[in-house]
Amino acid sequence: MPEDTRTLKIAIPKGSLEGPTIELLSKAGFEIYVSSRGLRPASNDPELDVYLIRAQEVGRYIGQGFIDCGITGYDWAYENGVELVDLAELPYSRATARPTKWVLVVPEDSPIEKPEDLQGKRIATEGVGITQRYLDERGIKADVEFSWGATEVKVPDLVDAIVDVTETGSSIKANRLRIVDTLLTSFPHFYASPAAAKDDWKREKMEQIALLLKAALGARGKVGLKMNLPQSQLDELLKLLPSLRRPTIAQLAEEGWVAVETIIDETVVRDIIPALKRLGAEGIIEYPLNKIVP
Ligand SMILES: Nc1ncnc2c1ncn2[C@@H]1O[C@H](COP(=O)(O)OP(=O)(O)OP(=O)(O)O)[C@@H](O)[C@H]1O
Ligand SMILES: O=P(O)(O)OC[C@H]1O[C@H](OP(=O)(O)OP(=O)(O)O)[C@H](O)[C@@H]1O
Ligand SMILES: [Mg+2]
Repeated sequence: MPEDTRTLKIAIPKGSLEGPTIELLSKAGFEIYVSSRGLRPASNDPELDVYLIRAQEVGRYIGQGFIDCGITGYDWAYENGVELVDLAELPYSRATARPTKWVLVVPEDSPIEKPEDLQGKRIATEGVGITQRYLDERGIKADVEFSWGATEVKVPDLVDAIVDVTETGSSIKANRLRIVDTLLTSFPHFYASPAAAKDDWKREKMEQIALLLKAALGARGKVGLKMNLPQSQLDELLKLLPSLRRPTIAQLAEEGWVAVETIIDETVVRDIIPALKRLGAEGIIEYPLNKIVP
């Protein structure tokens, strides 16, 4: 009889990070199939038991050991204040590769210029813990109230300032707001519960996932480039190719020609391909990459 398959309970953040997280897992080799209302998605890995949980709550359930591991923002892990094992920082966001920032924000024409001006004022935020700790560290006494979202609309009529998340900055601009200070920057992390990290099978499985997630992020924005080139032009080519990654050079069966293969940033391809043509390169192939394992 086959042995029972062991499973790892893994949480994926429902909300802002859901789409980019599922895309990243797919690049890492784990397909997650989310149905319209289902919160227990299937996957192509029978060893995974997947839960869709709000980003704010992922840390709590991992910390309590009900879930073995999961992805959520550093911000919410910090807000929850629970003990988690940090397996990897994953530098992606909702719309960009920039970190999310928690910022203290006021209307453009507000008299509040520095954090100390908040003394005795009212602040609304989804991150009450993040805000309270920030004020405590500076000895500022202000009234911090929990906001369920759409926080930008509350200044200046309902509160004096807000602490909110910003990524691209477009919400701040659209609402004519001004940043006074940054409290925290945050990327998603892959976290484990201390109990799961002590289980050999789970630990190994989670480390495998962490490696593949990092490899998928490492390949982001990079492509492979391959071509044939007259050997006499090799020195010129090496000057042209970004020096970060050394190209592989192989002798072709045809005398006087070499094959060159390298990995470069996708953004430089459009400048480099015409230059390669001018050097006499032939059979130039550009191909996408799923993973780069350092
Ligand atoms: N532009 C963004 N807006 C909000 N959160 C973002 C953004 N980019 C990344 N995040 C990250 O997504 C995670 C979840 O964000 P948040 O707590 O705002 O919940 P949400 O999924 O956006 O749901 P809601 O619609 O209720 O706000 C956080 O860790 C946050 O840092
Ligand atoms: O800097 P930006 O790229 O504009 O992103 C910031 C916006 O995204 C978040 O809102 P969300 O969509 O999560 O809705 P919410 O306000 O209800 O939390 C956040 O609260 C800001 O409103
Ligand atoms: Mg949000």
